[in-house]
Amino acid sequence: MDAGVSSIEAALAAHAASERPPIRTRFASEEDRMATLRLKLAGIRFDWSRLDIDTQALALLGRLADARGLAGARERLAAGGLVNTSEHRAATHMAERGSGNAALVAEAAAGDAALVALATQLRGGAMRHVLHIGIGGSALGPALLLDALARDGDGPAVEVVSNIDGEALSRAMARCDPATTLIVVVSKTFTTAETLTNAASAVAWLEAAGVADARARCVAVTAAPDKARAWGAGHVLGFAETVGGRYSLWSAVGLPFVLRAGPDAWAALKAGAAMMDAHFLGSEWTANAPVLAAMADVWAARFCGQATRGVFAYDERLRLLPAFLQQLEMESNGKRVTAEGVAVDRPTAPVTWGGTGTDAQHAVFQLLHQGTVIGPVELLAVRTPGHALDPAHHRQLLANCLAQGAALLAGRSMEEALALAGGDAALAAARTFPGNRPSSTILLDRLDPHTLGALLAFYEHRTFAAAVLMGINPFDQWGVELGKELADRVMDGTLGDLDPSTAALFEEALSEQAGPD
Ligand SMILES: O=P(O)(O)OC[C@H]1O[C@](O)(CO)[C@@H](O)[C@@H]1O
Repeated sequence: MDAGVSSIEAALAAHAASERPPIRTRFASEEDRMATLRLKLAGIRFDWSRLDIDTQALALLGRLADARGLAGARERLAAGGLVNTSEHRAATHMAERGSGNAALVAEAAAGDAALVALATQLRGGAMRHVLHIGIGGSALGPALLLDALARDGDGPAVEVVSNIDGEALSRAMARCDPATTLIVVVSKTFTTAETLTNAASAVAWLEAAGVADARARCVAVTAAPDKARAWGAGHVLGFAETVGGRYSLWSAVGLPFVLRAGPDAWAALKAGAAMMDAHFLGSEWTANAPVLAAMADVWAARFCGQATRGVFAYDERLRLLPAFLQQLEMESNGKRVTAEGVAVDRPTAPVTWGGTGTDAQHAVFQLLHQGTVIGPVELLAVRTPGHALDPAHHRQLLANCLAQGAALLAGRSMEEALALAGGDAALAAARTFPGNRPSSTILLDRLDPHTLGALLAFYEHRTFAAAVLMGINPFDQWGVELGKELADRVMDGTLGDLDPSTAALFEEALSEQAGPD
């Protein structure tokens, strides 16, 4: 490792281990804290001031960004240079929304024109339902877009099916009429077992309902068009091999969203993302939202040893965001070797988890306030509601969002708890809150395609910047391979020297003799 990097990392580790004043007191002791740790852009307010980060850590992280070559990495990403070293390729999701390398942008725009033309034609046709079949990045992004922005769309209703469990497809098919259902098979590789199995069953369902040449009714979205054609898809929309699965919602993978919400919403989504791209590419570290967030993430996980990151959306429309972020962050940065293949000597990505507020307050927030696992909590809210019910709903929702961050920070002292507990020391101990627990807040002016596009691009760049700060490659995912290989072996019963537990479970669950006792 570069000597500069290791000495900066050592300084960060020493600072993290030092006695640091409580977060709350830093509002007074750090004159510029509010100005430094709050930003507003693209209709989004970011507030990192309640995080356990200070000016000294930020200065060191800025030096780390320089020593790790973040500026060059950022340029390489935008230019379509080599950023995915283990797979020897670029990562061109930014081109899909018109940012970066002009030749790549032109190529992506041609693909987008084909997508919009097909979507426009289909929106005017007879199909009333869409079965979107895909998994991982071929499902999570589109599902989030549809749920957040297009529940009342004027196009066909979309069911997103990902799980190999036939229960998922059966339930979705039960909500569709085969006579008016379009199947969209989304798979970058067009080899994913879950997707191909689900697609075959969906085709069989159309055939059973009397649809002649059912595959001709299917649209395939893929970076492997030859495979999709060989499968028999009636329409094939392609996208570049260099668009990673979890970064692919901007490509033709977004088709079902365009079908449901229309081309204008799609264009606005991309414009919002492009605005965030320009901000990421053009801003100094100290005013760069994705970079500041990445610095805070790396500080918490890598130097303060905080192994979790909670994300709570105080908006029902964003309920699928934590699942989307789990893939984006953990599949990208859950790595144990550097981009050069050397074992890392400090933690990489924390466990991303989360849910919706206020539900989560009544389920998991106990641990956040009084448990022994401490990690940053990100609270998201939208200033304007998406419903027309009594404004009291939204006021309570926002108040809860703000109050949780305040409670995590303030805590409740033993003295206060003793007074509340009438002097009962044991009860007072149970009612004491240590406080000083870190949280950040992201407040959207409104939830529309433009703002969500900017927010999702923010998360992508944040993940990328964190990877660069840690010296890892965020664009591969070799960790998913072994399980897939072994699943094939277990399917075939060729267990070989697998462990005795697997062998016993195979006999009980999958062998010919297996069945209810
Ligand atoms: O789009 P595909 O090729 O079917 O892959 C689906 C998902 O599977 C993964 O490769 C992991 O198994 C993800 O990275 C990807 O988003």
